[in-house]
Amino acid sequence: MMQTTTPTQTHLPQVQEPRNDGMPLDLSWVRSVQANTSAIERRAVTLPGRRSVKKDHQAAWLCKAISLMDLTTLSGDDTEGRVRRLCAKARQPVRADLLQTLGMEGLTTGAICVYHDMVPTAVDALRGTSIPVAAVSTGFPAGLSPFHLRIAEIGESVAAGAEEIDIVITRRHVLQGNWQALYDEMAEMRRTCGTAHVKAILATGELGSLRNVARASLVCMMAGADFIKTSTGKESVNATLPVTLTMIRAIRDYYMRTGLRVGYKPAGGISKAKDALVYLSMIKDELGDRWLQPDLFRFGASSLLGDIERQLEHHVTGGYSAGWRHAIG
Ligand SMILES: O=C[C@H](O)COP(=O)(O)O
Repeated sequence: MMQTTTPTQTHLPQVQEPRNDGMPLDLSWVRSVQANTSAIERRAVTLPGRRSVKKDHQAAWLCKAISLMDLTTLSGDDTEGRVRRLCAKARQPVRADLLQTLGMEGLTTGAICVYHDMVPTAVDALRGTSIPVAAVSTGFPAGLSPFHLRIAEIGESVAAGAEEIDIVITRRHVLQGNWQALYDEMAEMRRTCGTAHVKAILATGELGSLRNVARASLVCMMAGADFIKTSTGKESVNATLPVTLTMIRAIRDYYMRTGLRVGYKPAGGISKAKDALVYLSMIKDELGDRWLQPDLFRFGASSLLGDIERQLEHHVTGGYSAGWRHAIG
């Protein structure tokens, strides 16, 4: 159960974390991984009722959620103007007077997430801040362009200033149980990222079973993923609580066996403040406070910030504002 302590916000990990450099593919470990779907689904159903934070504590956790957010725009009609507005929102995600009342001046989002061709615009708009730019590369969202082009796209995103790269895996490798191919693809992408951190998007809604989700999570971590991420936001089913339980338990198992912490990013369809609190509570329960830092947890969300801002305004003023007053995020 989430404690009612006030979380802190920082872009820096509280301890220096060794990066996950991965390990050789251990096929016997991968094939031994199972997922008890009915038990996971039963547990997931109970989670929303377990949230206990109220009032000031709830406001503090919502500010925490903002600090852990990859504020995202991934639309075919993205323009430089839209990306610049989003970056302004990342710099100041909530109205200044509200932040002042909450004692949260200086709060920013965890990152901005854009398509490759918007990286230079976002880097320019975020100059002078410590907010990193994340690029979705590798033929997002299907990830089916020729492999050398996907690798080249990573290189270009890094050269343009992206500090984080969200790659998409080839779902076919998972559906066919071709773990070696998935490992090799992921390892090559990680190498190409260099010092940029890599988030592996599993597109869980297309993987067929929670067992596949668990095995794919493990293989990506073995190949050096810094984060595993649920979805592109473009699948018909995106982030869910059962998928989250499955992936964060894979992260825990990997940590127990290797001592290496891998981050988690639920993405797609998370648009309500109350849902964000459920995710944070789950991470606290299953992985502990260390995973509630921006180097180990992010929400991928294009519309969550607007609802959080409304809830914070209600907390401070006692009234809800109209949705149009929070048009971005
Ligand atoms: O990676 C982030 C997702 O694309 C965002 O999805 P969303 O638009 O459903 O929030």
